[in-house]
Amino acid sequence: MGIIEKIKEIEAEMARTQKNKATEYHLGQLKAKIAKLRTQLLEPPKGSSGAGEGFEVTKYGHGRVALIGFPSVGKSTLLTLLTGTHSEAASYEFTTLTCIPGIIHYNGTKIQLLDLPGIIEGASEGKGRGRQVIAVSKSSDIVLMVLDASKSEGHRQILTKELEAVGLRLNKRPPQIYFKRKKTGGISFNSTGPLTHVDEKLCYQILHEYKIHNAELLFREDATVDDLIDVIEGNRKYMKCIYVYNKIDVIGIDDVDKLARQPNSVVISCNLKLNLDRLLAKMWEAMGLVRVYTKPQGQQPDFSDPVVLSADRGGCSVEDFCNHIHRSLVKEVKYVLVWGMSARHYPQHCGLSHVLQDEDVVQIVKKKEKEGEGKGRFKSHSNDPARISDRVKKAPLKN
Ligand SMILES: Nc1nc2c(ncn2[C@@H]2O[C@H](COP(=O)(O)OP(=O)(O)OP(=O)(O)O)[C@@H](O)[C@H]2O)c(=O)[nH]1
Ligand SMILES: [K+]
Ligand SMILES: [Mg+2]
Repeated sequence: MGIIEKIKEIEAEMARTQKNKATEYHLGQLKAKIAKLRTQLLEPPKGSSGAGEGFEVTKYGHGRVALIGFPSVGKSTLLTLLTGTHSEAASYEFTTLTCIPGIIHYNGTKIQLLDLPGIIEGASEGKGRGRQVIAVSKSSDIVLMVLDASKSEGHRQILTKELEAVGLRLNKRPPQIYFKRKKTGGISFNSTGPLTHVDEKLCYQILHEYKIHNAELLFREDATVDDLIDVIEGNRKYMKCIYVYNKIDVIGIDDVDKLARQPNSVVISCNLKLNLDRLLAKMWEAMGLVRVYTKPQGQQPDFSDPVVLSADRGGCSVEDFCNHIHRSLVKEVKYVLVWGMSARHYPQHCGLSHVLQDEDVVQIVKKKEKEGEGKGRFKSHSNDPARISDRVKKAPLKN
């Protein structure tokens, strides 16, 4: 029996099983069995890259956004509108057969937008080009789930299920469960508060299913079995997703209003070029990019060419900023001067651990430059980087 058949069989068994206290342990075990099979399903066949032919697109720019959706919802029309790169659009399904990249220029940054073939129910099990499409979406920073506003709301649930089946978690944060495998000592089970979804026995059974007999497990929130399985599997990808309802030109204003009020949603019309600005603004916000302008000593900052950082990819500290410019720069830095949202006063002296915010201006003061630059400008105690970072840590945060 193939993996997919095995999954189907267990799903059928779960559907047959009544949900109650007595079956809780058994259902938990079945969930873990499915999770293990799905992970097997994700392992690329030996000798392949996993992404699939025609889908390998080189990463470009400061971030990557994937367009995911059913066929003919308007993904290609949207790519063409936002990037100027032409992607064939037509009224028949599966017009797009490969991955087509375009670039959005926004707020001085470049964001790679990927048009993809439509996916359908069963995509996670390989229907259509589902596996390749999902592999590409996993490689992106956020997902735009494009939906046809005139079609069933069920499409959003179906797609979410397909993406969840391959380990993507949309608009969720990782469960607050500490889990560490050990060599010996059995299983230590703890929680910081009451647990209403799982108990010790259930967790033991799940761990047993994974043949884990020595581990430390600490629940820091009232998590579920699914959360525990996610933590044990350890291969989940937590991503922001914006639900983009296209074709609002063909539905009534009341329905538009309802869709627009849902969380993480934007309503647009490609045909009428309606609300595309709002979509871009939402996308920008979800990406959480941090632009940092470098200011050479005695000169104006270079506003045309920011260093672009991201908390999700690499971090936003002064150290990350330095590493972006040059790998060996960190060793030469004495401290930096910061202007902008992250600074309490202008300029603020900051150490490597200081976290920068969007549109901050940074001037690097190198160790060997200290004589010329610092002379007479700062009181002697302010010049000591250890003391500076100490004061930053202790200081109360101001708006
Ligand atoms: N009414 C209306 N039609 C639209 C809108 N945007 C796109 N369409 C039409 O929807 C059809 C499908 O558009 P595509 O861009 O090819 O859709 P797709 O999602 O890329 O489709 P596949 O590549 O086949 O998955 C085309 O006939 C478009 O003209 C819109 O805002 N309103
Ligand atoms: K189409
Ligand atoms: Mg298309």
